[in-house]
Order: sequence, then C-alpha cells, then structure tokens
Amino acid sequence: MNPIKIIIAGPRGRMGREAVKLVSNTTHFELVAVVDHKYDSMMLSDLEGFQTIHHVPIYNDIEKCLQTIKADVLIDLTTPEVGMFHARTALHYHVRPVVGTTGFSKEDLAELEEICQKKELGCIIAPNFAIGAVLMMKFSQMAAKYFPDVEIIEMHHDGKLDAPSGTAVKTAEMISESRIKKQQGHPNEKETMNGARGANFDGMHIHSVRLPGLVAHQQVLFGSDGQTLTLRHDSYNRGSFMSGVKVAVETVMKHNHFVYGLENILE
Ligand SMILES: NC(=O)C1=CN([C@@H]2O[C@H](COP(=O)(O)OP(=O)(O)OC[C@H]3O[C@@H](n4cnc5c(N)ncnc54)[C@H](O)[C@@H]3O)[C@@H](O)[C@H]2O)C=CC1
Ligand SMILES: O=C(O)C1=N[C@H](C(=O)O)C[C@H](O)C1
Repeated sequence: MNPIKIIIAGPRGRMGREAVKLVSNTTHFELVAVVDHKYDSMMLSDLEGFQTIHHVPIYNDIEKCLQTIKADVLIDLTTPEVGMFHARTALHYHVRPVVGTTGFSKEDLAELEEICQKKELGCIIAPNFAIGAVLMMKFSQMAAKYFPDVEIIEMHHDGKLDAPSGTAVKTAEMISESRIKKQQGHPNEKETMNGARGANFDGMHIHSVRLPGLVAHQQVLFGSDGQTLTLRHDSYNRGSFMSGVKVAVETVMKHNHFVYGLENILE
C-alpha cells in the first residue's frame, strides 16, 4: 500500500512539531512538504530541531506547494485566518484537509462543507484531537439532558490566540443539542464589571482562563438542586492530541464529505 502523502502547515508551532514527529514516525505516512511563512525554498532539515527529517521542502505559498508537490492530505495547525485559506486552497487542489486550527466561524465551516459537497472530497475539522476531550464533550452532552444548568471553564496556556477555545465552543454546541433551552443565572443579573459572566452561548456561559504553565484543560460544571457534577479533561502535553491526528488522517482518505468534530469519526 502506498503511504499517505502529507503536507503540514505550521511545522514550527507547538502542535506542528508534534505532527512532524507523528508523520515521520508512522510507516504508512509520508511527509512530502511543509508550509511555513518563513524559510521559503529551504529544506526542513536545515532548521533547528528537524535535522533528521530529510527531503522535505519548505514553501511559503500554499498554492505553489500544491501545484508542485503531489499530496493526499494537508494537516493545518496554524491560525484561524491562515487555516481557513489553507483548507479552502487544499480542497481546490483536490487535497483533503485535516484541520486542528481553531477559531473558525460558522460561516467558515459552512463554506468548507459546501466545497466538500461540490468536490466530493473529505475534510475533517477537529477542535480537539484528544480522545479524552472528545469523551468529555460526549459525556457533557449526555449530562445536559438531566442537568440543563451548566457553565464551561476552559483553561489554556497564555500563547493561545482564540477565546473561547474551539473545544469550549464545540462542547457548548453539543450540549445545546440535548439540553432544554434555558437562559441561566438570575433573570435580572447585572455585570458590574464587563465580562464577569463570561461569553454567552445559547444561554450558557463560557469562561476562558489563560496562564503560563497550563496546556489545555476544561471543566464542564453542571448544577441542580443540592448537587453538582463536574466533568474535567486535562491535556498535559501536545502528544495527547496525536492519536487523534493519526485517526483523522487515516479516516479522511476514506471519506468524501465534510466532518466537524472527531466524535463523528471515532468508532
Ligand atoms: N485540534 C486540536 O486538538 C488542537 C488545536 N490547536 C490549535 O492549533 C493551532 C496551532 O496551535 P499551536 O501549535 O499551539 O500554535 P503555535 O503558535 O505554536 O503555532 C502556529 C504556527 O503557525 C505558523 N504560521 C503562522 N502563519 C502561517 C502561514 N501563513 N503559513 C504557515 N504557517 C504559519 C506559525 O509560524 C507557528 O509556527 C491553534 O489554532 C490552536 O488552537 C492546538 C492544540 C490542539
Ligand atoms: O490552543 C491550544 O492549545 C488548544 N486549542 C484547541 C482549542 O481551542 O480547543 C484544542 C486544545 O484545547 C488545545
């Protein structure tokens, strides 16, 4: 069987570095190029930390990369604006995107879904690749049927650009599907300081914490008469996301449609 040919966008990032390791160490994957906004025309092995990764050219321009290099899958781990441009461009060149980048809008997701339908191509957008985080989201969705009062607290490292996190948004979306519609807290509550109650998604509140020392953590707190239920997931390193990246790459090759959320492909 031919290996799956993969381009990684954002290889020097916290996630990108782990993804380079994963792809290089997986026998049925082949890293054929990387997309970075620096070091055009150099080889990945020229960069510090990548000396053992041979024959992988660096491109600044994704179009040029996709025109030159034959690839099956693009793994994007960059920033929301760049990630959306990359995913759209990859589909245009018949390359299947696996996107971990968060911060996409509803409109972005709808646009990608439409392109996938037209092109009959697979694309996976996964706000969180960690299996434990996906389970936390699913358990939250189950619990919300019985506990409609819920608040989400997501906690991340202070290098994170988007808030709330993609995971928190996805959790709230999944909860919304199972809980009765509800505006939480006192109907007359007032913030005496802006933002005190966090973001409001469909009546439930999301609080974003950013601190050095953290990686990626989330608590989903449910409250009811005389009891609370807390579901919590912690990622202590970026290795925690890699088994999900691997499954997503393998699965996207078998799909001809758009998928938003790893829970939709886990067996
Ligand atoms: N789905 C998941 O499980 C996870 C998703 N993430 C998301 O992945 C994204 C990346 O996260 P980190 O690696 O922590 O961020 P990071 O800031 O460490 O890495 C982002 C990388 O993108 C690169 N970049 C920026 N513009 C670019 C361009 N035009 N072309 C190519 N590369 C470009 C930067 O040079 C940087 O190396 C974020 O959106 C984050 O929320 C992070 C962890 C897990
Ligand atoms: O930026 C991060 O680090 C993470 N981003 C994703 C998100 O926004 O949910 C996934 C994970 O939480 C780590």
